[in-house]
Amino acid sequence: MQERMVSAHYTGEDGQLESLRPRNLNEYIGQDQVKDNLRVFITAAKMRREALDHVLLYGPPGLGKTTLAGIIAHELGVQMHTTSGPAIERPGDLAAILTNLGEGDVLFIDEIHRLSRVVEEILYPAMEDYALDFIIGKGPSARSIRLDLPPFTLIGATTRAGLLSSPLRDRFGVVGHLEYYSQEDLCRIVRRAAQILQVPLEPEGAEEIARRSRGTPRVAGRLLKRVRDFAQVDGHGKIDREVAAAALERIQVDSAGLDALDHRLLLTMIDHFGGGPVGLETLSATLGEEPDTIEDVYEPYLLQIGFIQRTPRGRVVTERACVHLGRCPAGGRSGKG
Ligand SMILES: Nc1ncnc2c1ncn2[C@@H]1O[C@H](COP(=O)(O)OP(=O)(O)OP(=O)(O)O)[C@@H](O)[C@H]1O
Ligand SMILES: [Mg+2]
Repeated sequence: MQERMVSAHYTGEDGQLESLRPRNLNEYIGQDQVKDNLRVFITAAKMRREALDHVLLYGPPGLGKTTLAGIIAHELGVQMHTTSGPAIERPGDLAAILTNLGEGDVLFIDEIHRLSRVVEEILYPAMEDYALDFIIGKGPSARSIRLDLPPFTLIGATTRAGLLSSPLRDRFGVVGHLEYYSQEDLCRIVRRAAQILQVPLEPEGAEEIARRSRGTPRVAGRLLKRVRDFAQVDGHGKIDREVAAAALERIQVDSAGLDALDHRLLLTMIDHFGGGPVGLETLSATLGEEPDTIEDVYEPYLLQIGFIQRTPRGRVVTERACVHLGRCPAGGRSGKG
């Protein structure tokens, strides 16, 4: 798969956006419901001088799960230890991390759906009783010993909550579902980022960037940086609507935030499959992309903005997408939109 300007996934270049990460709940824009609940739970935990209950954050890539985990630790005034599901290979790895935690600390496990079963089993007593259970010896002389851990908060992040085993999911007391951001919130995010980067930005310029950011702060930050380049080289340094629109056309991000790959997917469905329904496997073979890539990378945003729908018989392109692209399936639509 080629690198996409509008990819919600982290790329190396995004490292430079680190300075844009909000540090506390007040700086974190949007996601009001999750934020308001967390504010209460954090305050209550601090009043009781207890560790905050374990938190599961889930939602599409680039919406601010890692950022929010950092903010929770910051608001609690504790240390955050970061790892990820695939990085913890053996139970011993996790035991080492857990025994290093300080009282009340946050352990952040990214991509928690990718923990192996054996590692997960270490986690259950750790989450429930703040304890590690070891089996020593083998056969009839084997015995189990228990090691106490300091109270801590596990924050798990995942883009695929459905892949979490139910015993693991049940052990999270707080579950925060992050949603795609509204145009209004994205505008605020773009304006805040421009301020930090010290880029002159007009309100209409911010709107234009926000509209094409696929509801995703990571994309918004990245588009802002590219538009800034065009504004500096071609324009007068200031980002207004014209400069933003022209720059985004140049990097092939259209008015709905779709790039060339989205166009290819939608046009293939329209031109080759009469708008659908078309099965995932067929689509995958035609486009030469893995089914997983189509499901995880292309589809979520297209579903979100109502450009495609999933039906039991496969995917269909909607009327709305046809209007946007100015293209309809020849001979009428075989699917409903
Ligand atoms: N609510 C927000 N307000 C302002 N900026 C935000 C917000 N949420 C995220 N960002 C910005 O978006 C970028 C991506 O956020 P983050 O890395 O936390 O996403 P993520 O959900 O952890 O993604 P992934 O699933 O890829 O791990 C960060 O650079 C951050 O500055
Ligand atoms: Mg993350």
